[in-house]
Amino acid sequence: MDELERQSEQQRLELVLREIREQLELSQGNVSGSRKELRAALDAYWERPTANVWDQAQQIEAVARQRSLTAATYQKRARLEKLSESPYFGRIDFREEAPLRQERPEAVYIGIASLVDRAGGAYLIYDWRSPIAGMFYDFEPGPAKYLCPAGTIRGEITLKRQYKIVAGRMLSLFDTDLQIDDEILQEILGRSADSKMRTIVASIQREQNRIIRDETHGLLLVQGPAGSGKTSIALHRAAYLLYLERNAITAKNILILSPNQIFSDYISGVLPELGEENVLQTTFREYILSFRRHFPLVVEERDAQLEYLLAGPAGPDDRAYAVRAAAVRYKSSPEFAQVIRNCLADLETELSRDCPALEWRGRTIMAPEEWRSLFRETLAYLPPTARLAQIKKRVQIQLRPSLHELRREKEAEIAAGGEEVNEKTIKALARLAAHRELEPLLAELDRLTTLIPFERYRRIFEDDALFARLTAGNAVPLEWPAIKAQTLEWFDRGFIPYEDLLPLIYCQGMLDGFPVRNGIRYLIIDEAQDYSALQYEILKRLFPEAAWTVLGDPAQAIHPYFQTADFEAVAAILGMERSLAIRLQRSYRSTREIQSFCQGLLVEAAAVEPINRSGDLPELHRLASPAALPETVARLIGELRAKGCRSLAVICKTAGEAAALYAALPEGHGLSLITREAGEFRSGGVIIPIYLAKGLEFDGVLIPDASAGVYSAARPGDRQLLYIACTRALHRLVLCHSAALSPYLANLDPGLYRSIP
Ligand SMILES: Nc1ncnc2c1ncn2[C@@H]1O[C@H](COP(=O)(O)OP(=O)(O)OP(=O)(O)O)[C@@H](O)[C@H]1O
Repeated sequence: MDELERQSEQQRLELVLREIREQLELSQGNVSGSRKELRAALDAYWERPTANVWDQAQQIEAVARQRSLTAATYQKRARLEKLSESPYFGRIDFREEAPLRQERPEAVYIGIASLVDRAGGAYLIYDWRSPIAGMFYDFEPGPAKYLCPAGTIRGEITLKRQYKIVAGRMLSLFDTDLQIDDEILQEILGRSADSKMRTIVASIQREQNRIIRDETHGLLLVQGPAGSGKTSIALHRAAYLLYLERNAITAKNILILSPNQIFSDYISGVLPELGEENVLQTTFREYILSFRRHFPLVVEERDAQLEYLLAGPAGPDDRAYAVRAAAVRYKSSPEFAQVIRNCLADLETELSRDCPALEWRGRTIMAPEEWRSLFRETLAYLPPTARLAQIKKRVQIQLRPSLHELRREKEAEIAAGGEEVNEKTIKALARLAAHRELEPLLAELDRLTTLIPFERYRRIFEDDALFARLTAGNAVPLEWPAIKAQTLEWFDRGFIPYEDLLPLIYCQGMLDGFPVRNGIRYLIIDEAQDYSALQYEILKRLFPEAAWTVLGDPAQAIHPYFQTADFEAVAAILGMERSLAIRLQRSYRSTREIQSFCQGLLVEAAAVEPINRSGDLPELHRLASPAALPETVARLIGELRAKGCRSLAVICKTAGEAAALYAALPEGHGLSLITREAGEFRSGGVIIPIYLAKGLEFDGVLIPDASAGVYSAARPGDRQLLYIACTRALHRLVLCHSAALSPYLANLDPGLYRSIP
C-alpha cells in the first residue's frame, strides 16, 4: 500500500470520526429530549389518574411507547460512542456483476454498527451483520456473492483490508489476500485474557460465520474442541439474530443457558461490546426452581453435588458414597427416564380406570363411565392435574341439587325440633349440618382429584411392586435397595438431592403442565455436553416455539457419574425437521504446545487444527513432598507473573482442595479464592475448582496436584477433568505433583512437556 493510499485512509477516518462526533451531539440532545418526554408521560400517568379504564390503558401504552423510544435513543448513543473509539475494522471493495456492474467497486467499510452520512445518505460504515458485510468473513479477493432480500448478488472482491483503530487512532492497516487469518489472528490471540470475554467480530472465521448467520435451521448442533469459539459463536449469533429480526424480537426473546453464575458474568461483556443489550441468561437449576411447586424441601445445589462426588469416597469403606454414585448414574440413565415415563402412564391409567361411582343416597352423582370419558376424551387436552380439577368442579355442580334438598330437609328438622325460631339461624345451622353429612363424599372427591407429583415420585422408592412393574424388565442397579433407602432418608429429612430434581421436575411438568415460555424465540445452550436426555425433554416442553443452538464438547463432560445425552440423542429428542450438526475443527485459545499436550490427554484425540501460535512447552514440576506445595505454588505464580501472565488460575480438582491451598498460602499470595457463592468472575489471580473454571480462560494455568491420587485411573471421569483444567490456558501451563504422577500424564509422550525435578 503506498503512502498516498495511507493518507487517503487517514483522511477518511477523520471524516468518519467528524460525522460520528456530530451525530453524537445530536443524539445527546435526543437522549435528553426523550428522557423528558418519558418523565412527562410518567407524570401524566401518576398525577392525572383517570377512572376510565380505556384512558388508563392508553396512558400505560404511551408510557411503554416512550420507554422503548428512550431506550432506543440511549442505545443509539452507546453505539456511536463505541464507533468513535473504533469506527471500523475491515473493508472490502466489491464490484457487482453485469448488468449492475459499476465503474468502480464500492468500498464497504465494516464496523460493529452502521453509520449513514446525514448529508448524502451514503453508508460510511456497514454493520458487520449486514448481508454485504458477510462477504468479509466468507471470501478472499476474487469472485464473491451475498444473499440479500432482493436475491443473490454476485460480483468480485477487488480489495480486502483490515484496520486496527484504537481510541480513534489508526494504529495499523494492511491488505490481505487470505481469509482473515494468521497475522491478525495471531496478534489477537497473543493478547492477555480479561475478566470478561471479548468480541471476536474482527476475526470471525468462515466455519464460525456459517453458524452465526444460519437462518434456516430450527436446531443447530455445534460440536467443537476446547477453545474452538463455541461460546463466542453463541454470543455473536445472539447479536446477529437481534440484528436480523430487529423489528420482531428484543434481547428478552433470546435465552442463554450457561453452567453457572460465574460463567454468566464472564460472558456478560460481549453483547454490550457489540452495542447490544444483554440477552437473558440463566442456569438450568435457577430457571427450573423459579416455577417449582409442592417442594416443601430444600433442593441441593448442582455444584454441591459435584463437589461431593469429585472429592471421592472418604475411604475404601465409604458405602454412602458408593450408593450415591450409583444413584446419580441410575437416576440420570435412559432406563430411569423410562421408569418415570412408565410411572406417568401408569398413573394416567389408574386415574381413569379406578374411579369409583360417586353416589349419595343411592343416587349416582358421577358414574365411572362419565369420569372416564371426561378424563380420557373431553378433557384430554389438559394435563392430568387440571383434568382432575375440572372433574371436581363438575361433580360439585352435579351435587348442588342434592345439597339444596339436604339443606331443606335439615331446615325442616331443626324447625320441627322447636329449639330454634330465628329463620336466619335455622338456615345457617342447616347449611352446616348438610355439609357435615356430605363431608365423607367431599373428602373422597378431594382424595380422588388431588395429585401431588412429589408424592407420586416418592412412591417409586416406597412401593416395591410398583417399581418392579415400572422397570418393565429393564436393568436395575444392584445397589437399588440401598439407593431406595438413601433417597427416602433424604426426603424424610426435607432434602432433595440434585439427581432427583430432574426426574421430579419432569413428573411435575407432565402432571401439572409445564410453564411454557412462548416469548423465548431462540434458546442457546452452552456446555451442552453436561445435560441429560431428561433435561432436553424438559427444555423442549418449556420452550416449544424456540429455535435452538446447542453447543458442546463431549470431551469436556464434567460430571463423573451423570449420564449425559450425546448429540444424536439430542437431535432425536428435539425431533426438529430442520436440524444441522456442525463440527468445528480449529482451536484458538491455546498455543500449539499446550494444545498438543491437551490432545495427548484424551483417549481419542480429536482432529483439531491448531492456530500457528507457538509458546513454551507445558512444565511438569516434581515436588519433594506435599508439604512443599504452598511454597512451590507461590514461587511458580511469581514466575508466571514475571513472564507476563496477567491473568492466572491455580485450578484444583475440588473446592475443598482450592480452599485448603488458599489457606496454606500466606495471605493467599495475592490470589482470590473463587467459590460458587462468588457469582462474578474476577481475573487477575484466582484459585478455583475445575467445575467453576469451565468455559473460562487464563494467560497462565497452574495445576497444583496432578498426582495419581487426585486424577486416578480408577475414575475415568478424572481424565476429562484434567483435560478441562489444562485447556483453560492460553499461553502457559504448569503442573505439579508430589506423589506418583497421574496415569493420564504418565502415559504422555515426554516430548510434549518439560519435566522439572
Ligand atoms: N475467530 C476468532 N478470532 C479471535 N479469537 C477467537 C476466535 N474464535 C475464538 N477465539 C478466542 O478463542 C478463545 C476460546 O473461545 P471460546 O471460549 O468461545 O471457545 P469454546 O469453544 O467455548 O471453549 P471451551 O469449550 O474450552 O469453553 C477465546 O479467547 C476467543 O476469544
